[in-house]
Amino acid sequence: MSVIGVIGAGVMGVGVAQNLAQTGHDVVLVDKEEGILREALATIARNTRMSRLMGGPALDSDEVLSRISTSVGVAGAAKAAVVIENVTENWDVKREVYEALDAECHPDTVFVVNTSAIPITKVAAVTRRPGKVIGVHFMNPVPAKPAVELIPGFHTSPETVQRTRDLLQAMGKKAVDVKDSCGFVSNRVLMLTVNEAAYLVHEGVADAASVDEVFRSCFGHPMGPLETADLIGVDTILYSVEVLYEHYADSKYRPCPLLKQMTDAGLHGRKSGRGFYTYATAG
Ligand SMILES: NC(=O)c1ccc[n+]([C@@H]2O[C@H](COP(=O)([O-])OP(=O)(O)OC[C@H]3O[C@@H](n4cnc5c(N)ncnc54)[C@H](O)[C@@H]3O)[C@@H](O)[C@H]2O)c1
Repeated sequence: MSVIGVIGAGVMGVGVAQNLAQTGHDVVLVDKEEGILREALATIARNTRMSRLMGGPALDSDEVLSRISTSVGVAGAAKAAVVIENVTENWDVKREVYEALDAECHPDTVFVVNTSAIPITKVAAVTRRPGKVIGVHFMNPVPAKPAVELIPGFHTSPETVQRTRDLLQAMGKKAVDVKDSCGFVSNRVLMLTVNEAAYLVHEGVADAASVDEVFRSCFGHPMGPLETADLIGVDTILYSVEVLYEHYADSKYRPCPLLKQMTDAGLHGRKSGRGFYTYATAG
């Protein structure tokens, strides 16, 4: 089986790489710095060792890690048959990565876009292979979540859809078919909720714990919106709301200033050790 390129070794790239490796795929994990890749492998080692304890399958950590190689720079993914991209939710960052991938990879390589909100057709347009670009909105944490949104772009070919379905099935994921629209289904709704929950804290209506308590105790949700923000990444929430705001030019997506301040201050949630809540260790 040929190697799968996973670009971006943050919250999502780590989960996608682990999920692929634990389902028997060889992976090359790519980021822009050696230190990030080292930390990513350490996270995967920790998560695979803890898998059983956290309600997942029993995993052989060494075996999973043996299927993952790493590379600084996208040239490391040049031989991949499929690339799953998970870089920062910022159009300039994504555009640069796709232009580089398009130049490095074989014309038959499929590009899977993992984005919270950016339209797939917009990504495909910066490549010379729009038929081979498709969106898969993975959920976090990737190995634990059974389903994804599958989003063909305007030009995505039926063959690309089928190859992606086959890969998702091999990863143990159910695909929910969704049309290409900024934010898709999940984040048209979720980002509004999280942004409005941040406004409640910003305006002093309730503190974060009380906002989340309403959702957990009154609605029976397993997590409140601000716990969810910390899990996703407060910076990623802000960037996603900004993408929605810019795309729809609709004031209902106006980003909460508190999200901006927290992002500037490095309060990015679990991954930085502090967000709406404080965590003993990052990760
Ligand atoms: N966090 C979530 O819950 C979640 C869920 C679904 C989808 N997404 C989407 O997945 C993508 C990644 O999100 P994340 O939460 O993992 O973000 P993150 O900030 O945790 O990680 C992004 C990674 O991309 C890397 N990166 C940036 N520029 C790069 C480049 N030029 N080359 C290689 N690597 C580069 C960064 O160094 C970082 O490690 C985003 O588009 C996000 O919207 C996130």
